[in-house]
Amino acid sequence: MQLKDLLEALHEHGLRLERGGAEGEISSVTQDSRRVQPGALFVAVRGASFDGHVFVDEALHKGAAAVLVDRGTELPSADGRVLSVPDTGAVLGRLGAAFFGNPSRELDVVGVTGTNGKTTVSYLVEAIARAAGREVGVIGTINNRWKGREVPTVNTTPDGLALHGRLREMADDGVDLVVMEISSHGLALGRVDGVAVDVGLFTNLTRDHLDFHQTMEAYRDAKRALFTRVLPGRQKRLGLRAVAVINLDDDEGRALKTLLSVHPELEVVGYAAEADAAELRATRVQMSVEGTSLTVAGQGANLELAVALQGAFNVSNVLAAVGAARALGIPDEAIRQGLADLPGVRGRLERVCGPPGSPAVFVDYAHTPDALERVLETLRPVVTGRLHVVFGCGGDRDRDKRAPMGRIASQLADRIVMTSDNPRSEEPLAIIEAIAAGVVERPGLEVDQEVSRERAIARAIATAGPEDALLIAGKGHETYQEINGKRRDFNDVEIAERLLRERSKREQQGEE
Ligand SMILES: CC(=O)N[C@H]1[C@@H](OP(=O)(O)OP(=O)(O)OC[C@H]2O[C@@H](n3ccc(=O)[nH]c3=O)[C@H](O)[C@@H]2O)O[C@H](CO)[C@@H](O)[C@@H]1O[C@H](C)C(=O)N[C@@H](C)C(=O)N[C@H](CCC(=O)O)C(=O)O
Ligand SMILES: Nc1ncnc2c1ncn2[C@@H]1O[C@H](COP(=O)(O)OP(=O)(O)OP(=O)(O)O)[C@@H](O)[C@H]1O
Ligand SMILES: N[C@H](CCC[C@H](N)C(=O)O)C(=O)O
Ligand SMILES: [Mg+2]
Repeated sequence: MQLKDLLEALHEHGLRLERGGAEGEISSVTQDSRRVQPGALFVAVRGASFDGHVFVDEALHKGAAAVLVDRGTELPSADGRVLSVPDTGAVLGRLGAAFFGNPSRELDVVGVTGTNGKTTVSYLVEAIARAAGREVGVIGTINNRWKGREVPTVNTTPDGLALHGRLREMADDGVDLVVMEISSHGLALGRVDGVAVDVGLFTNLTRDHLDFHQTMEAYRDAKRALFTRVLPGRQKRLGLRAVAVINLDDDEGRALKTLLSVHPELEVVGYAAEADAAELRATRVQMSVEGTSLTVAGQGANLELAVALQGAFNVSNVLAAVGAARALGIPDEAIRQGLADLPGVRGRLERVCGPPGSPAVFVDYAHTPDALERVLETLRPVVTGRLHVVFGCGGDRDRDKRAPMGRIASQLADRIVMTSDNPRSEEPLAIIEAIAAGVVERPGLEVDQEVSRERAIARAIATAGPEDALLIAGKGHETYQEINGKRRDFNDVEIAERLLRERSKREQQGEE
């Protein structure tokens, strides 16, 4: 891209030339000095561990065509062109959109936000879109995937440069629809600025991430920004109307619907598994160990569906996906087929295979009080024996969710083993103590703790009977555990599988 075009595109966002001429080309753009190639624009961003401004000299020495800094910072001593904006971190989304030629405008984009259910809904919409013959890309917690490729990711919602770069790759590879999870961090930090969203979807709002947002109001406002900030900026190739698909069983969903009624250009589709007045409602819900069947009523249709997911919360997720699919103009038959094709979602109530006589073991990503409550409530009625739960809470994250999670587990399970999630830089035992502070003792409840997650799972599996169920919560699909800043391989599903085999072997030897 020509530098002068970039300067023009971002003029209204405060981009100015501080030193050097406006002629010449920018061949790539990065915020990581380690990735600077000759001709690149290096953007210095202040982060949690580093201030990117200390790397501007290094970037110029490596041949960067220009560096972009916060206005007012000292100019680098190395020769080279310098650009400035008031806040580099806040402009990444706009910069990415301009540099990569606004790829979201070439794509239909479904953006999913909410505390829980984003990943699940994105899988549901992906499966439906596939069945409809759409070329679909997904950007989310588990990975980025499109056209048979799977790329691992660090963040659920990548930073503005990475995000627009990925959208550009997808568009160039022939993707026509992208489903993306939009985290509250992504919204608050402007990572999705410049993304034109056609269908914005809101699942629910309960407590999480207050380490970052501080208050529930700030967290809520970040989520609201998906609808008030992203949608009005759309400009699409297919002329899709913008639609907000909103969960009306949720207090914030109802508030959002009222707020959005002042935007006549936005069509609001409410869905509800419980509330009556919604455009899409679930009726005739039947749950079994294989999954859930339901009829979705509304918008002039009665759609009979079956999906291999359990739990009332997944009825809500299915409604959300149906709302998005219909907004995209996907026929009902493809909706039915897509949901029927989905085998399940990795690490979301994923049943762990065990030899005959094993307790039923499930791995789930519940890492908020609301999710833990819903998952335990889902398992409770299907367990004939006792319900065990092994879980912890992440370190360096919202501390005030720990005690509520302890309380919920103690109220809904028969045996709890508190353990480590990803302690990160925190003392594992201190996190467990914070969870234990919420535990409410009652007759019949067994409370145990074990810092080592593997030993905690082993203990639960060794003591669970064949009629019992065990929920291993919090890490879902994750393939690592981060302790003391170091990541080592760790996979709840693989560990539980091995421990179930060992348990069965021990029992067979005992019988001989
Ligand atoms: C708190 C936070 O959001 N941190 C994000 C931030 O990292 P950071 O602030 O630690 O960055 P840093 O390491 O201090 O570096 C600052 C700058 O110096 C640069 N640098 C650094 C070293 C060097 O040698 N050269 C150099 O240029 C870096 O590239 C960066 O631009 O910028 C990184 C690059 O964009 C992100 O990957 C990182 O997310 C971290 C991994 C993270 O854990 N974020 C969580 C809180 C998060 O965002 N989660 C949400 C929600 C998840 C959900 O609920 O689903 C998400 O969307 O992922
Ligand atoms: N609609 C829902 N309401 C409440 N809890 C849910 C819902 N859907 C899923 N869950 C629970 O939340 C957990 C996380 O679900 P999922 O990964 O779909 O959400 P997410 O919003 O993508 O989470 P994250 O922000 O951590 O990526 C699931 O494992 C399940 O326990
Ligand atoms: N997106 C969430 C994931 C939490 C998963 C849990 N295993 C943890 O590490 O706390 C977060 O970054 O807060
Ligand atoms: Mg997710």
